[in-house]
Amino acid sequence: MPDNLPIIDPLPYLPPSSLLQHLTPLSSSDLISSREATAKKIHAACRDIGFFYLKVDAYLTKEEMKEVLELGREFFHRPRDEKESIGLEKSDGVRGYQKLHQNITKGKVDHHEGLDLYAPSPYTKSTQDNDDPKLNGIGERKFKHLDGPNQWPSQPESFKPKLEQWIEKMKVLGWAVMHAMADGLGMTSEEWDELGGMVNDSFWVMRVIGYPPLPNGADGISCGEHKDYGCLTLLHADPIPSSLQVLSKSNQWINADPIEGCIIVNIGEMWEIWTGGMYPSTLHRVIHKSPTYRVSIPFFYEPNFNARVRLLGAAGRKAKEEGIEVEEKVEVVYGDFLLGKVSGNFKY
Ligand SMILES: O=C(O)CCC(=O)C(=O)O
Ligand SMILES: [Fe+2]
Repeated sequence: MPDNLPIIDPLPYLPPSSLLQHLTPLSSSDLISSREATAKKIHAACRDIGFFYLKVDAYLTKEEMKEVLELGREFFHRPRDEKESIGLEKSDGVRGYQKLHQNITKGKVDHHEGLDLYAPSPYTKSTQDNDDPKLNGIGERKFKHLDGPNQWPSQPESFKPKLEQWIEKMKVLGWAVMHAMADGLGMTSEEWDELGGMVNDSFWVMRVIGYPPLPNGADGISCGEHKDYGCLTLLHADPIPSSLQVLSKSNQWINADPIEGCIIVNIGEMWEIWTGGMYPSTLHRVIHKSPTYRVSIPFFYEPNFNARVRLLGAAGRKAKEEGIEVEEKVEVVYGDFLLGKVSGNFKY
């Protein structure tokens, strides 16, 4: 694995109307060749590393990128009671605020606080944000996992509208990256329709995470090593070096430091199944030692809740073409897989 992660420009896959500046539309042959270049680069990055930078400066302004992180920081600096009034256990056990040390990775507590927001309930789509919770007798919790309302902070006031805008933008970006990946695998348009049909109602998750510096003497991990569960993670984080680290194929932890005008993308376990392991879901972790408070906002662009994920024909063909051995893994329904994961994540 190279020491630096590639930078990929998704521009030819983004809807022209979503771009900051009106660009002269490309002729269809230029569009095809620029898509080919992006798709080729994305295939190599997914195959070799599983992590890359996505250049987003034609799509997101510097101000909006800064603003969402600042809103996160303001929220984490609100009084503790206010934050705890929207604790996870007040909803479905997964949506809401989690205090320091409430998150667990592989059985170990993490050193961060966070706010988790999900796509609307997959069971009762009508669930409104900040509904009056109705009791249904699941212990302390009011809803079964994933069936509750999101709990948005009331302060800062612009938190909800700005982060909702962010979610919409990340969904467009997620779709564009999926399309480029489909082309990178050499999919026919029917195959892309099928793959697109598995993510077009993405059961997305957005986490706003706050990392206080690690205290002296802590065993040194802010977020333990893990693979992400789903499809694509679109990570936006404070520009603090040496915090996010990625495990290379040669077993070295390398820094994935933020680059201005870019977000960091990594692939989750569903892509490992779709490609029989040709696209690895890479282990990563956070060790945040610098004295500032670090904020990160991973947006998880996930498959639809009911998507049945199994080896894609195009991935099998591509692997054969490149002499890569793939292993057909057991089919999973994304929502079931996710439920299995979230149940062990928190300590109430
Ligand atoms: O905060 C970060 O940089 C990464 C967080 C992360 O890996 C995750 O939430 O899955
Ligand atoms: Fe992660």
